[in-house]
Amino acid sequence: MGKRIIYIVYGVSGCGKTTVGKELSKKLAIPFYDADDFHSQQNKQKMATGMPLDDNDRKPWLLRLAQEIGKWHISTGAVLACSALKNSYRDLLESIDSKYIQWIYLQGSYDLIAQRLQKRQDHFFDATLLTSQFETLEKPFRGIIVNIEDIVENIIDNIMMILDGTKQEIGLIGLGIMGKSLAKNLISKNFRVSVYNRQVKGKEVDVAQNFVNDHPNDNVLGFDDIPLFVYSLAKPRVIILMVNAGKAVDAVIDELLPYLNPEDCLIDGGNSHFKDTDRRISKLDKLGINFLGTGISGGEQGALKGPSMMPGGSKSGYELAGTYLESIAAKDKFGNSCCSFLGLGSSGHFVKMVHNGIEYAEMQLIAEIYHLLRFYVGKSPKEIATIFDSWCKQGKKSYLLEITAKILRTKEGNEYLIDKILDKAGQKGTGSWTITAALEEGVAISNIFDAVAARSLSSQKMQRIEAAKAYSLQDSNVPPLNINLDYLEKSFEIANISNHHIGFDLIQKTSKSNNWQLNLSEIARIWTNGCIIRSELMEELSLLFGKENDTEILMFPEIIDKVKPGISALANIVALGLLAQCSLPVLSSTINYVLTYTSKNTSANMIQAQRDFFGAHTYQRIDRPWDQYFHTNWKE
Ligand SMILES: NC(=O)C1=CN([C@@H]2O[C@H](COP(=O)(O)OP(=O)(O)OC[C@H]3O[C@@H](n4cnc5c(N)ncnc54)[C@H](OP(=O)(O)O)[C@@H]3O)[C@@H](O)[C@H]2O)C=CC1
Ligand SMILES: O=C(CO)[C@H](O)[C@H](O)COP(=O)(O)O
Repeated sequence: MGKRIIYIVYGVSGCGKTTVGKELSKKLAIPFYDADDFHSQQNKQKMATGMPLDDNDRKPWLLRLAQEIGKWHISTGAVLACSALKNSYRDLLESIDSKYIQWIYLQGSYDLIAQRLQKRQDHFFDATLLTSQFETLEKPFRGIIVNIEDIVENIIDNIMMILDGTKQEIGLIGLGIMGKSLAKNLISKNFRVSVYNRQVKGKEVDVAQNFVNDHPNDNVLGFDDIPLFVYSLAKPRVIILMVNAGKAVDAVIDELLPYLNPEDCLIDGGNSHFKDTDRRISKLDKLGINFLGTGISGGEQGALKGPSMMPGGSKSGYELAGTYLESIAAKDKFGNSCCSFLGLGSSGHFVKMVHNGIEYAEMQLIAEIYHLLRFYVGKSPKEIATIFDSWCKQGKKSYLLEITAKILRTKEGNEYLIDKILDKAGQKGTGSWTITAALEEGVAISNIFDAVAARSLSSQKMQRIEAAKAYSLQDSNVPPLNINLDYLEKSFEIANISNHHIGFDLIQKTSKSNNWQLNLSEIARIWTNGCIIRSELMEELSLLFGKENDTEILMFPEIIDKVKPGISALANIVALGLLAQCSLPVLSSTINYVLTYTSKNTSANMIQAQRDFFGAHTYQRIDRPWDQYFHTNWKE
């Protein structure tokens, strides 16, 4: 069961605690209690005779109220009207975590209250006690202070307005790996945060409350109840969804909708498919609710210390929520946030999807180079780690290369941990979505395709064991390869450049098709820190795109200078590796891509001839204008 807020309306007798408290409880849809109803009979009689209560009379009464507050806190929440004139009384009432108590002091002058008391009928309190009440009243007042000179309706409006200002600034749903880290990150930036996690009986119980218990000194409230979670947030509300992509996102949105208002802003921070994001935007747009499809990269640690964030969708939503996102994101080397509004529609999630496509290909590239060095060249994991570290020092630093070196040095006892890990790679879909999107856009996505295919083939472990037996290629007596490590380093560099070239090409072309007007330099910049594909290359790309947004990466003169001298080195490595029966999906894909991309004349004339032969699809001619099409009556 989650914990609820207790609103204590306090002040001297006659200030309007009961009236205001009752109205407030109606507004908040929670029960109202009058502290006077919890007095013992003895106390009531004493007051009725005009005798003031002393602290001995009050203590058991306050302790009883404290007990009730504890119960209301874990059930319905409550509004309590109670004089609570002294700080010691207030301390006694704070029997629960003080961040769950909202004190509301009703402030009025002696004359005003005396006037009101004189008009009162059938109340056991004697107006002559007012003086003693004012003498007892202690400062400092806790919580919010509200002037009572106005009519009750306006007092309530005023309280609601102030409460909104003191409510939590941002909500987060889903305290899984990413959600927990993002919530901690928000708290560390001193934002007032509400967190929600569903209860799954016997499995996921009190997740939000446990999170709050782990942060006793922070301004965070925990909920397992959607209406109360939403209610805890200041309007217009900003809510981050960190739940699994797919049905869970729709389910959470549907649960939230009855409690949201126009102008509220939902941020989907998961790896949602961009087409789902488009669908959600159009659904929420009709209700005036802002939606930001926001790619977040950096894994658990990134989310905690500063991820790269790729928001897209509602511009007015970003105006509301951007401050929070920019504050928790990583910083680039100039101290600027690695988060900026990318564009309309699903552009944020699209860019994150391509980020992951690039991530897949870079991971596969590094993995296959490791595999070549380890099993075909004969290097130890430690030696390979040293090679990767040296590449990092020579301008090819990337997060994935750095962590691979660390992985290679990790031992379990005397043995390398990498040797214990089964060679079956998982995937959640963003790689294959990138391929589909590229094919729909007509972008040659070969290296990312081969990286995804490598994961798919890897998952067929039993089949591969059978096939290895049938073909026994790796059993043949091949001596260790003598490869040139400088060539290998160059091959890594070219494959990485080509990988980014293809990814950014896909972003650029899709941006044009959707009129997103994406700024490639800014995308590269927010990828320079916090995300999984951060690298020195990314820094360079941000600068290059800054000069020219429309140029393809392989056509920047600075990139040509790097790639051109290394093409034969890449061909050499791929040829040697393949001859030694080592599969090199991304490296081979790269050499084919680069050779085709840089060929003035390709074999495609034959494809056109074949198409025209069997299907009269027509072809263009090199000796005629290219807007003319021809057909030949080929002879079978
Ligand atoms: N892990 C990573 O490195 C990264 C993940 N992402 C993306 O972030 C999103 C979250 O990932 P991650 O934190 O790893 O996932 P987890 O599985 O660790 O957490 C998922 C969260 O969603 C909640 N949830 C699931 N289904 C529902 C539902 N129907 N209603 C309400 N809540 C639900 C879970 O609640 P419960 O605890 O009750 O199950 C849990 O709090 C995914 O889209 C993922 O692809 C993005 C970048 C990096
Ligand atoms: O988005 C990410 C990093 O940027 C996640 O780590 C992603 O979920 C990894 O994808 P997969 O499980 O398919 O390898």
